[in-house]
Amino acid sequence: MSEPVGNKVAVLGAGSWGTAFSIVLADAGNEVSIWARREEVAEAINDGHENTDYLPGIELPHAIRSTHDPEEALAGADVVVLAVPSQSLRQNLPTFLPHVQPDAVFVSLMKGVELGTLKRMTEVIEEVGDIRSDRIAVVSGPNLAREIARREPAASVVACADDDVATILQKRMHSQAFRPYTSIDVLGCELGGAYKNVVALCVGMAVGLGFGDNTTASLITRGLAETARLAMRLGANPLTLMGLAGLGDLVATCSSPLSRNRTFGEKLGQGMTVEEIYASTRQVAEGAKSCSSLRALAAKNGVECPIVDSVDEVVQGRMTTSQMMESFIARNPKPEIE
Ligand SMILES: NC(=O)c1ccc[n+]([C@@H]2O[C@H](COP(=O)([O-])OP(=O)(O)OC[C@H]3O[C@@H](n4cnc5c(N)ncnc54)[C@H](O)[C@@H]3O)[C@@H](O)[C@H]2O)c1
Ligand SMILES: O=P(O)(O)OC[C@H](O)CO
Repeated sequence: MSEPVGNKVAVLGAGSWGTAFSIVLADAGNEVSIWARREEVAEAINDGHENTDYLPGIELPHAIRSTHDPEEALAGADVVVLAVPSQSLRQNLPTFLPHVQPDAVFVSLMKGVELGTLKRMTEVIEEVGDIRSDRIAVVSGPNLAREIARREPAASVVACADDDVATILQKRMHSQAFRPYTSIDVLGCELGGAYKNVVALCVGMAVGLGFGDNTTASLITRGLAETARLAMRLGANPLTLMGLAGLGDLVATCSSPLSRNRTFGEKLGQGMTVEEIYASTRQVAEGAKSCSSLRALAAKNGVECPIVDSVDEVVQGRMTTSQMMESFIARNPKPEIE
């Protein structure tokens, strides 16, 4: 990526994070065009400067415009930010790709692993778009959308195989409240982001069952060990997992009532079924799908992942949340560090 000639960013997906991240981009001096799947969301953003469905009560900067037309959103944009649910990325890309500028750089905000293919989101973009990996970045960190939209200070990681591209993107998204660090460990950042959602589901289940801080801290810590085990087997830098896209995001998501994944788990712990929870919200809890893909990825690579295995069993309705907690304690004793 050469130094940008324009300053337009297209954000594809007008959910909570696509909209909150648009505020960061606008504050950092970019002109932002958000593609919204539903026309009424685009109209609310243009007419009232508010995403009434996903970020009610937050006034959006006037540098943010929205459209239902992908061609209009992408026209003139040298940075293309993808913020749709992970499992819908593959089906959405063919609608977007014909309108992307030839030299544009892609940024994935998504935190999931595709069911079936077991691919990370940057891998799906690379494959479907036939795009070189050094033009695809990921942004991941402890970034709960509503807090970012309120401009509460937070840090994150922008990772790309090409360090120069990561540095250019870092400048494009560094605002008064948002501090991005660069990295070349795309794999570590993406796995950290996808895995913490499953751990947050598990922590939520424990909270829903009425357990306290010893339980949640134990799950967070063993969840991090599990994440690092799989990520390192696949080639990630272990220090990435100790950083913002690993531990940082894990702590934020597992601790916050704003987290959709933790809330989903909490409802399971309180006795709701998966179907009842899906019917009660429009927002995505990525971990409820990625528990299956991460489980398969771990099995394929011979990595032991009891938390992901058990969360998947609960989500599939083959184990209760109480049985899951009992099974963790009953596992064969072993050293903490192997
Ligand atoms: N919300 C956060 O705090 C946050 C922070 C960091 C990363 N993320 C990640 O960002 C991604 C997007 O999450 P979000 O929080 O914006 O989700 P969301 O549930 O708030 O919004 C999802 C958006 O995608 C649209 N959508 C739903 N199904 C679709 C489909 N089949 N095709 C196209 N669009 C569809 C919805 O209309 C909505 O605009 C997820 O991978 C999530 O893990 C979210
Ligand atoms: O609301 P969640 O659980 O999707 O988590 C949001 C972000 O990923 C936190 O960094």
